[in-house]
Amino acid sequence: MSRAARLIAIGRLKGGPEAALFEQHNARLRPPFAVTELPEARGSPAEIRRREGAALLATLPEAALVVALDLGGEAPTSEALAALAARWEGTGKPLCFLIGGAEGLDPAVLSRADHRLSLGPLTWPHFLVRGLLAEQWYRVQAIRSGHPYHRPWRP
Ligand SMILES: C[S@@+](CC[C@H](N)C(=O)[O-])C[C@H]1O[C@@H](n2cnc3c(N)ncnc32)[C@H](O)[C@@H]1O
Repeated sequence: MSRAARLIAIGRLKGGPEAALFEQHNARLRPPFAVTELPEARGSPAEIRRREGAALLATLPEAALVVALDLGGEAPTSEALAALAARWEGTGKPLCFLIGGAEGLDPAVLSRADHRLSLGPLTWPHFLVRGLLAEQWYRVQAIRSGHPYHRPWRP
């Protein structure tokens, strides 16, 4: 994986265990995620989603391959995610992961997404999702390079 994937997320992660979890895994990525944080919006839940959604879409580079982290998306195995990663990389487009805020992602963002990625049916706090995604992306890199970090054995 040559070019850094971008992680564009709502909210400023100022420290604490969620930041430490993300940093621990992001530092192991080759290359690490290039992170862009966008401020949380104000208003009604629908206004928040719309404003944050507009900001997320405005931050995307041209021709981005957009992967929205979304509970309603596809929940692949780690091996299947590694295969998707190879496919995404093969497009040559800048890969951008989007993580919503407490109110979730606006429908406009989900419509723009090339892929909706679920980390399972449980709802996770958005700051924790950053660390979960960074760990999973490291696992994907380990699978693709044959590194023993990933132990695929299952009963
Ligand atoms: C607290 S959740 C938002 C909950 C909102 N009710 C929804 O359904 O999207 C904040 C963000 O974290 C991410 N997220 C939370 N749980 C997730 C999961 N299981 N899979 C993928 N992304 C998740 C999504 O990007 C979501 O927009």
